[in-house]
Formats: sequence, C-alpha cells, structure tokens
Amino acid sequence: MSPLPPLNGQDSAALWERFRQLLWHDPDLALWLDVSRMALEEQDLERFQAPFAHAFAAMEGLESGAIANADEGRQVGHYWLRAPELAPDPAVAAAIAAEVDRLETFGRDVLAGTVTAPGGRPFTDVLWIGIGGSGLGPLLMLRALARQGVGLPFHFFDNVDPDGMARTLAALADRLTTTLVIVVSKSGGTPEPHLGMVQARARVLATGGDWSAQAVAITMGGSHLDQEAKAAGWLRRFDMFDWVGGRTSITSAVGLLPAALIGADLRGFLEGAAAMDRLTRVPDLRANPAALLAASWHVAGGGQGRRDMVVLPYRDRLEVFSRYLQQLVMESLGKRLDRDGVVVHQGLAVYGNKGSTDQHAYVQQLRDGLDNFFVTFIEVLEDPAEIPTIDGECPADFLEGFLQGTRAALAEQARQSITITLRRFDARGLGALIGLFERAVGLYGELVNVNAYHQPGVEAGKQAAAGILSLQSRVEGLLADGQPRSLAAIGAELELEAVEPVFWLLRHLCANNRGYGAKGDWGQPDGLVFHHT
Ligand SMILES: O=P(O)(O)OC[C@H]1O[C@](O)(CO)[C@@H](O)[C@@H]1O
Repeated sequence: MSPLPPLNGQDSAALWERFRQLLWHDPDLALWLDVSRMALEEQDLERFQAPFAHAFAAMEGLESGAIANADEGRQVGHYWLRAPELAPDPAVAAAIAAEVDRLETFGRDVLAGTVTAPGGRPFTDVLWIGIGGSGLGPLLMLRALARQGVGLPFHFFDNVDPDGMARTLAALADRLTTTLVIVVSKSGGTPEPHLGMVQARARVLATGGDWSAQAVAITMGGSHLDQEAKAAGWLRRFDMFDWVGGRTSITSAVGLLPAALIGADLRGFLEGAAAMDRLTRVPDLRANPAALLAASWHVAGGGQGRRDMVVLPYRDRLEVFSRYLQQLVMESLGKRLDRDGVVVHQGLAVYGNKGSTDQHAYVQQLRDGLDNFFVTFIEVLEDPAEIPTIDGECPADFLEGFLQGTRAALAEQARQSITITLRRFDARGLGALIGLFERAVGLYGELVNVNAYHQPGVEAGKQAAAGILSLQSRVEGLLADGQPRSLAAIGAELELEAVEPVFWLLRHLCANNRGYGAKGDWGQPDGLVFHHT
C-alpha cells in the first residue's frame, strides 16, 4: 500500500486516497467507519503499534476475567453479557443466559397481558426509576427503538427534582394503579433512585395501587434494594451483576427490559454488540474500528483530551446518543490520577445533539470559531418509505446533503471529523454502535493509562452532598428552639468553619413552606436573622 497522504489542504485526490486507505467496512453489519478527516498520519499508525499491542493485550486480559478495575477489586464483564460463553466461570455464563430468557419472557407476558396489574388489568405504563447508566441506557433504547403503538409508554424519574417528579406523576394520574414501576440501581444504595422509589410508592399506595404487585427491581443480588424487594415480595427482581458498571450496563437487564417492554428485538441488539465485539478484538490497528477511533481521538487531543468530541447523529432516533456517550466517555476517561498514581487530569469532553438541527445552532462556531473539537457524524442510509418525495423534494436527500455539506465545510477550515455510516438503523445496529464505543473507550483508557472503570470523582460529590444534608439536620436542630440567630451565631454555636453552606440551606428552607423565616436584606447575608416559627 502506498504511504498515507497527510491531512493538509484541499487536494481532493489526496483526500480520496486517505479516504480509500483508512475506510473500514464490515459487510455483515453493513457499517463503515471513516477517520480520513482526522489528523491520523502514517507516522502515527507506526508509533501506535506498541501502545496498541499493549492495549489489545490488556483488553484480552479484561475479557478473560482479570481484575481490570483494580481500585474496586472488580472484574469488568460487560462483554460477556452478549457472549456468555466468554465468561470465565460457567456458572456466570449460565446466569447471564438465564437472565436474558427471564427478561424476554417477562416482557412478552406483560405485553400479552398474562402478567397483569392488580385486579387483572393490563399494565398501561412503565415508570422507570434510575439515574446515570441506570437511566440513560433505557432512555436511549426507547428513543432509538420504540415504534408507534407497540409496547408500553415509558415515564422516567431520573433525578430528585420534585418538579420533575410532580409532572411525571401528574401525567400518570389515575393510570398509576396500572403502572409497572421499575426501580434500577446497581448498588441499590444511590439516593436518587431510593428517593424516587419512596415517592412513587407513596403515590401508588395513595391512589389505591398495590405496590409489591407493581414493582420490579434491577440491582445486584444482596443489595439494600434487592433485600427490600425480596422482603416485600415485589413482582420481579432482575440481576445487575457486580462486574457490570452502570455506564456499560445497557446490554444487561438495564437495557434489555426496556427493549422487551417496547417490543424491540433484544436478541438482535445483543447480537449486534457481539458482532462488533468480535470485530474490535482484531489486534491490528488498521483493521480494528475501535482502535481507529481511539487512535483518532488520541491524535486529535494530543493524548490529553485537548479536543472535545461533538456527536452529530443524522437520525432523530439517536438524539440521546450524545448524552449516552457523554457518560460512557467522560465518566470512564475523566480521571485525576493514572494507574500509576500520577496526577494527569485526563478526559475527553463529549457533547452533541443531532444533525441537521445543530447546523442551525452551534455548528457556526465549529466552522468558524475555536478549533477545540472533532465531530463524529453518524449517518443512516436506508430511509423510511413513509416520507415520500413531494414536488421533487425528498427530505432524506436534503439530510444527506446537509451531512456532506457540513463535513466539507468543516474540512475547508481544517476542522477534523469522523463519520460512521450504517446501512440501516435497527436494534442490531444500535448494539454495534454501543460495542464500538465501549471498546474504543477501553482501548483509549489503556493508551493513556487510566482506570476506565471506576468513578472516584462521583463518590467525592456524593460524600460532599451527604455532608450538606447532615449540616441541614444540625441547623434545623439548633433553630428548633425558636430563637432567632444570625449566620455568625449559627456558625459559632455549631462550631462551623464556614457559614456559606448554612446561608444556602436556609435560603432554600425559607423559600418553601417549611416553617423558617428571615429578617433583613437577602442581598446582605451577614445582617440576616433566621428563625423557626
Ligand atoms: O445504578 P446505581 O448504583 O444507582 O448508580 C447509578 C449511577 O451512578 C454512578 O455510579 C455514578 O454516577 C454511575 O456510574 C451509575 O450509572
């Protein structure tokens, strides 16, 4: 093969040669990957040989059951979920396969009306309670694969925003007694899904529902949530295995149960991910699409994430994909320390929405402004037949034109881009996309030597939040005697280092009907006097 022409200028013959040489295609998945507009050069492909040999070996070790998440002492087994025979323990392989059967059967029975809400009425809705990977994966499944009139409508508690909860419960209204409530938390101890569950249960019971007969748990065996569901005899419990991380849980019950409840092809989804896994195990940088992605990200950001990834899927069904990738990539790669304990502040920022919509929003800056990004276009070739050409105008042709136009306009300004093209978008294609990015993140993590499977920064935020809640209890306890106090007085009596958190807490309490009031100027916190009435 002739040397890869460098990416510079607008020489169309050189660009075509780059395109030809770097194009990756799999006929079975009918998927193309084009990294020719990334700053990946011949010398990079050579210098990456040794790091990728190491990364491929590390991924092989991970898939064979090594403790790849050393900090948490955990195996990382999401690849086994779509190829159970790869699990190092036959009992684990059997458990994975059995769980898929159970999920499929349960979904089918709910849709067929053989598993019903109390009183024998068919379930009408699903309320899904979960956050992070336990909420985003299901949301992606729904937005990507739901078909009009098939399966149950979904509603989400993916936060503890009371306004969001109130709106969701109001929308369900009298259908709450026929709503299947699915509580998802791998750890079973995350406050957000717990609070959501408590609110949902109270409302279901208040409207005459039968909580245990309507509730389903997806969690690790033995977790607090699992114990609660078991003790109260919930309708079903599904396993979220210890070796599956939240952000890679979409091929577990977390993604498969939504698929089953919207009548999507969950076996096809798993098969697509498995097929991509096979293709991304190939230990050859040029022949491995996940390696080509990871190498392209590396050169774009100098191995330090100096360019953001802008995800632009040209298909509305993939609108949530950028948010999904945001968690997968940023929670995996955004790390302060590398595996050797050296402070590295690694990461790769991800954002996006969809094309061509974003053409009329931030693409202006991508073309003309700060060059701190690369775009990942996602294209689907097969168009639905329902939208015809009218007066010679075919929306699908415009979409193709907009994609190519944006790619070319960016290249004119030396802005980098990747394009992933799928012949058709279905459950199998979605599985393939998930597999592709999961492996690319794993390989990139090895290249930059970070543990892509833990999230110590999130834990830090959780602990800080717990500290604030405990401070609130102390402040409320102090003010319970009815004595008015300034912030300084509260700080002194509680021996606090800082009073600013107290101001924030009391500002919130005073804004609601919680029995607190303040005298003074809210713009001059020092002069405020707080009391409990
Ligand atoms: O499923 P759990 O244990 O409630 O965790 C929810 C989310 O919280 C995190 O642990 C931290 O954000 C994610 O990795 C996970 O997806």
